[in-house]
Amino acid sequence: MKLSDMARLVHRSCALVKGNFVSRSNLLSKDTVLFNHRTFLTLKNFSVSSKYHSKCGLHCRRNGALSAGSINSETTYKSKPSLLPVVRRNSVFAGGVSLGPRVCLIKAARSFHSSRHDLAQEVSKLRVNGNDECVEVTVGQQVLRIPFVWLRDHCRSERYYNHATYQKNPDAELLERDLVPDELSVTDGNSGLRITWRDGHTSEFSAKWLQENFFPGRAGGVAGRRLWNSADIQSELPRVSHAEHMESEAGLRKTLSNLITHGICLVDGAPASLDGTQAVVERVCFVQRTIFGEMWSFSSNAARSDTAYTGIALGAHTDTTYMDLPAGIQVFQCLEHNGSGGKTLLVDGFRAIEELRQTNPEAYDVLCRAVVPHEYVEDPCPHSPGYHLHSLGTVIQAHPASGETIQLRFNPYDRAPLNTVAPESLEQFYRAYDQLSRIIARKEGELWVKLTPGTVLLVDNWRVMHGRSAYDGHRVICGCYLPRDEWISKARVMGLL
Ligand SMILES: C[N+](C)(C)CCCC[C@H](N)C(=O)O
Ligand SMILES: O=C(O)CCC(=O)C(=O)O
Repeated sequence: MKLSDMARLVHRSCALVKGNFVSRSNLLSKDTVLFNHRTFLTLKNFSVSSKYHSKCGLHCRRNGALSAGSINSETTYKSKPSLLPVVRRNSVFAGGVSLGPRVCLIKAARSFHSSRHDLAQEVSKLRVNGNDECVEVTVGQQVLRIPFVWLRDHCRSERYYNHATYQKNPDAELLERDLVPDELSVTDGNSGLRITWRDGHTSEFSAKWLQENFFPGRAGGVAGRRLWNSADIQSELPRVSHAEHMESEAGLRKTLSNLITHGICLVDGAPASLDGTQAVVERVCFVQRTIFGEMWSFSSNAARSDTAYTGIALGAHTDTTYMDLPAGIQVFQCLEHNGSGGKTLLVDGFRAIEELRQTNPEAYDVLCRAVVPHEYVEDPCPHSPGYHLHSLGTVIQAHPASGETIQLRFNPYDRAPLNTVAPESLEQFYRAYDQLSRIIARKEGELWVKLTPGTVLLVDNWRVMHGRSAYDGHRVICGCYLPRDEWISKARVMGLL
């Protein structure tokens, strides 16, 4: 069946079914019923002859037999107009229905055919479950079971939300309210949901908004990420010209997209200076001040209490792991080098995490849970008032709802005494850390670049690790950190996340 035929059919289809399940008898007493996954199983158990589909389905009487198929927008349902169900007319058609206890409303979405909206963003079905606690909204392929308390808490009407400031007007009585809707309906050509509550208040939500904001929501950037080994990226490094980056929105967008997709971006043709580097990064956001100041430069002069200020090689790591919120982006430009070595190493930490998750899920879990302290200790000296920073964080941070990787905190140089893992779990922790370290150290993951004056390198310090080979000669690297919240905010404002 074509979508337009399906639309006519669906337009006329609905049913009110009592009880949590559509029982065999009341199912058979209906001419037509739209049903959910559980009902489908019921059907199957009753071995109704039908075209079985594991998703939401349409079920109709057909020459005395029952048939079933998906009403999913992608499905081409093989049926003929003559097989259209005889639709049972009842109050549901009027647009809304009063819900009593243990009454299950199953209402068809209308006008599949007339939609100019993206089908994937339509509320294609609404269903209220038996215990009256949640509404089931199907958006494209996704079924969201949204508790009424959440919907009421997220009501965007003027009463509960200030659209001028984008802030909530908190509802202190939320839990005292009768959180059962009187009426539910689909609005605006299936793109939204309207709830009229028992106290008369009305809330409206667009399907798109529900999809983006209800559990698990979006961790952000995940869809656009491309995990890499060096071979995937070395022939065509993510880059943008200084002129594009500085002068056009499109250029800046490209810089940020590269950071979201690959976790790195080179800006070519920049002035080989601290100020020139600052101008590049300030297109993105303000510089993050840390114990190293705002814009900094370093060489092998042992000015600070860190191996970075030597010519020694450094394995892949992320920076500022000793801060509760590690720096968001690491920026480097090589201003001078008249010696050998000193190549920059880059490793995609999210690719390493993904590899660990797949090959050793137990180790992955351990590193998501075990809190690993990091620290930066520096005695007072002419360059420093003295510092002792100390942080508690996990090596891997995953999104609490979706499980998507959000952050890698990995710096074996800056680990503080491990007093956060119980003695009996130590062996398991060390094994897991070792597994990840070995994946990170694999040659195929290592991207080596020799930075030269005029190229600014931006690295997502929550994802991509950096390091360097040992060097000699005079080498000056300048750069800064950019705060995580602000660069991500810029990407959101530009519509990239
Ligand atoms: C970049 N800059 C040379 C200023 C500081 C380097 C600090 C390196 C330190 N181990 C850390 O992880 O933060
Ligand atoms: O010297 C370099 O190229 C990198 C130094 C480094 O790893 C750091 O500053 O964290």
